[in-house]
Amino acid sequence: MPKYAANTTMLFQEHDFLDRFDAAGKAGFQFIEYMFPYPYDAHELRAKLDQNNQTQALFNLPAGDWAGGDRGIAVQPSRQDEFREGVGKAVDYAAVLYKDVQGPKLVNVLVGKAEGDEAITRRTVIGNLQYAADKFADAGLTLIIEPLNPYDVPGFYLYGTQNTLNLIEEVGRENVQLQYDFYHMQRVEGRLTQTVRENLDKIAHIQLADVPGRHQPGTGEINYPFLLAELDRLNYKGYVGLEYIPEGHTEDTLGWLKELKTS
Ligand SMILES: O=C(O)C(=O)[C@H](O)CO
Ligand SMILES: [Mg+2]
Repeated sequence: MPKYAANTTMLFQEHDFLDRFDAAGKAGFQFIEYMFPYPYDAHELRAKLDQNNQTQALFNLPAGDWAGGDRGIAVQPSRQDEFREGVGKAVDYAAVLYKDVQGPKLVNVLVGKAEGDEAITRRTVIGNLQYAADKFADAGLTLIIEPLNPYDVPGFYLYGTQNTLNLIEEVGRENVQLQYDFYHMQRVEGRLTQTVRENLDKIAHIQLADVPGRHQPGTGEINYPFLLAELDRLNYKGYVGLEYIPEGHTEDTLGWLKELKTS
C-alpha cells in the first residue's frame, strides 16, 4: 500500500497552518506534504512533525510571487538568480525537515510560465534544473518535476507526462524524476492506468484529487478504488499526496481512505 500523505496546504484549512500537523495526526496521517515551508522557521516545522511522530513527504522549491500569479520561475531567464537562490533555501530547509528520514527526500519544482524566445526558455529551464539537481545531489535530495493542466494554470510551460519525461531526459540527471498528479493528468491526457503502468520507474511521487472540482475521491469521474488498487498491484511503495479541496469538513472527506485501508 502506498504511503498516504496529507497535503496540509489544501487539507485541514479549518485550522491555522501549524495546527494542521496535529489535526492530520489525529486523523491518522503519519506523512505530511505541503507546498512552501518558507514562511516558517524550519525547526518550528520539524518540531511539529516530531510532536506528531510524522515524516515530511514533500515540499516545493520557492516558486516566485505565488499570490501575484507566479507558478514557478525556472523558465524565466530574467529570474535565474532568484531561482538559484531558492535552490539554496530548499537545501537548507531539507536538511532540517528530512533529517534522519529514510527513503527518498523529495522537492518538487513548478517550472513556471514561459516568457519570450522558446529556444532561450528551453536552455534556461534545462540549465536551472541541472543546477538544482546537482545541488540536490550533494544534499541527497531528489528533484521532481510536476506538469499541470492548462485550464487551471494557463500559460504554464509544462503540461502532460511525455513533455515532462522529455524535459527530464534533456536535464540528464539521475536524481530528477516525475511528480504525477492524477488530477492534472486526467484533465490533460487521461490514460491514468496505462501511464502509471508504463512509467512507474520514473514516478517518484503521486498526488490525487477527483475531476471535476479537485475534491476528494468519490466526487467525480476518476475510479480511485481501481486506480489505487492498481498501485498495489504494481507494488508502488511511494507516497500518494492527498492534494484536494475538501468538499465539506476535512475529517468528513476521508471515508474513501478508511474504506480502502479496511478493504
Ligand atoms: O498544483 C499542484 O498540483 C501542485 O502539486 C503544486 O505543487 C501546488 O500545490
Ligand atoms: Mg499536484
